[in-house]
Amino acid sequence: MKLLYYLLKTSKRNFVIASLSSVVTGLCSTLLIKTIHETLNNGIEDLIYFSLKVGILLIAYPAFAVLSSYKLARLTQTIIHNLRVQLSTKILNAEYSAVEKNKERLLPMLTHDISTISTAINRFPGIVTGLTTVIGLFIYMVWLSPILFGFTIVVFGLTFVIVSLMLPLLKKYTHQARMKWDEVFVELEAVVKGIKELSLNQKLKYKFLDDQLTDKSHQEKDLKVKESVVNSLLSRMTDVMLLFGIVILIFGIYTTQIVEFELLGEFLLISLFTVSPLSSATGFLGNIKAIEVALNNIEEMGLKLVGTKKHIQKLATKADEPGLIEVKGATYTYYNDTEDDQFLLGPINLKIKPNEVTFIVGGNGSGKTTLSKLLLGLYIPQDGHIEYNGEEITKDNRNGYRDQFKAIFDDSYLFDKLLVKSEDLPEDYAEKLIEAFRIDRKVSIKDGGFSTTKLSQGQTHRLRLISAIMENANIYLFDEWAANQDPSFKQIFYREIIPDLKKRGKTVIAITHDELFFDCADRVIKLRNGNLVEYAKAEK
Ligand SMILES: Nc1ncnc2c1ncn2[C@@H]1O[C@H](COP(=O)(O)OP(=O)(O)OP(=O)(O)O)[C@@H](O)[C@H]1O
Repeated sequence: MKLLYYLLKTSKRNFVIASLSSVVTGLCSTLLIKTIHETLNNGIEDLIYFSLKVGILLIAYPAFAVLSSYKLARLTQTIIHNLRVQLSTKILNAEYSAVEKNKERLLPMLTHDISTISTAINRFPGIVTGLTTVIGLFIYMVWLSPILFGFTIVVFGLTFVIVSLMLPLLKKYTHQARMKWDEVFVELEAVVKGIKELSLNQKLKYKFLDDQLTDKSHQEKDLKVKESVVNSLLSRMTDVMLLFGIVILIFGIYTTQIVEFELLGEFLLISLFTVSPLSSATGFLGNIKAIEVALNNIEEMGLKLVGTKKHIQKLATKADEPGLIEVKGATYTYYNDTEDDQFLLGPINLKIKPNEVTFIVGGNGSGKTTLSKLLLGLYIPQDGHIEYNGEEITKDNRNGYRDQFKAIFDDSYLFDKLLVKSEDLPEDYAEKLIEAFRIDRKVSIKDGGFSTTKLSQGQTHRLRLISAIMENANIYLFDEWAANQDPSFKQIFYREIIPDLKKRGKTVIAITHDELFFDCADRVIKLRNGNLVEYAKAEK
C-alpha cells in the first residue's frame, strides 16, 4: 500500500499513463495469444485480415510495453531519488541528539535500506505489465469456459491464502537479517577505521576477525539463507499449486465429464501463460515485505519520509551582530545503559556577552563539550532554557539561533568548498591565513573552495579554522582547537586569530587547557563534574 501511495504521490500523471499503457500491452499480448491459439485450431481464413491484425498487434505490443516501462522507470527512479534526498534532509532536520545516538545506524540505512527499496521498486514495472497480461488472459479464460475459470480462481485463491500465511515468517527473517546487518556494518567499519591498530597486532587482528566479524557475518548469512528459502518457496508456490490444480482438474473432468477434454486442453494452454507473471508477482510480495522492513527501520529512527519541507527559521531579534546568550537553569543528561554511567550537566546559569572572549576550562569528562553543544543549540536543555537577546530558544527559532555560530570540534567535517564566504573580509584574507599557517605549498583557493583537503591531521585542523573564519558568523566556538598544534600555530591562534575576531566584533568561546594563554580571554569559566565551579576573571 505504501508503495502505491508513493507512486501516486510522486506523479499521478505518469502513474496513470504507465498503468493505461500496461493495460494496452496486456491486451495486445492476450489478443496475440488468442489469435495464435485460434489459428492453430481453425487455420487462416483471410490472409490479409490475419496479417494486418498480427502486424498491428506486433507493433502495438512492444510500443506500449516500452511506453509503460519508460513511464514506470521514470516514476520508480524518481521515488528512489526522492527517497535519498528526503532521507538526507530528514537526518539534517532531525533532533541532533537523537541522530547522534543512532549514528552507527545511519550509514547502513542510507545505503542498505535505500538499495533494498530500489531493488524492489525496480522490479515493479515488470510485475505491473505481467499482471495486466494476466487480467487480459483471465477475461479470455472466462470467455472460453466460466466453469474452468471458476476452478482456476479457487486454485489461485488457495495459493494466495497459503502465501499470506507464510508472509509473517518471511518478514521475521527479513527483519532479523536486517538488524544483524547493522552489527556486521559496524564491524566492517572497524576494518576500515581500525586498520592501523589491527595491522599492528596479529592477536588482535585474528581475534577481531574470528570473534567479531566472522561470527556476526555468519549469523547474518544464515538469516539471509532462511529469508531466501522462504522467498523462493513463495515464488514457487504458484507453479506448484497450478500443476496440482491441473492434476485435480484432469481427474475431475475425467470422472464428471463437465466439459470436453478438447476445451480443457485449450484452457490449460492459455492458463500456462499466466503462471510466470503470477509467480513473479507472488515473489514480489517478498520484496514488498523487504520494503516494509526497510521503511519501518527508517521510521523507527524518527525519520518518517513524508512531509519533508525546506524551512528556513529566523530569530525574531536582530541577527547581524552577536547577541547576549543567557543560559538559565539548563541541564542535560546522557541516559546511558546503566545509572552509574549517566552524566548530568548543570543546572547551568551563565551569561555570555556579545563581543566577549570566554574560555571554558575543566578536567577531562567534566562536561565542556556537552556544554558547548548545549550553547550551540545542538542539545536541547532537558530543564531550563537558553535565551538569545532575551528571546527564548524553542523549536521554532532553534535553527535561526544555530545560524549565529561557527564551531570547530576535533572531528569537524571539512567541506572542500567555502560554502558561504564572508563579504566583509578582504579577497586575499584566506590566502594570508593559509600562508601564516604554512600550508600554502599544499593548498590554495580554487573555484571558491580549497584545491585539496588531503592533508595531515594538524594541517586539516588549521584548514578547518580558516574555513570557519571565512564563513562569517557572529559567534565562534572552538573545542580545544590548539590542542595538537605546534607552539607557533598556538601563538597565531591565541595572539592573532582570537584578538582579530574580537576586533571584528565577534563573540569567541574556546574550550582550552592552554593556561599560558588564559590572558587572551575576557573571562575563564570552569566546569567540574558537570557544574560551573569557578567564575574567575582572567588575569591580564
Ligand atoms: N554522546 C554521549 N553519550 C553518552 N555519554 C557521553 C556522550 N558524550 C559524552 N558523554 C559523557 O559525558 C561526560 C562529559 O563529556 P564531555 O565530552 O562533555 O567532557 P569534556 O569535559 O569535554 O571532556 P574532554 O576534556 O575529555 O574532552 C563524560 O563522562 C562522557 O563519558
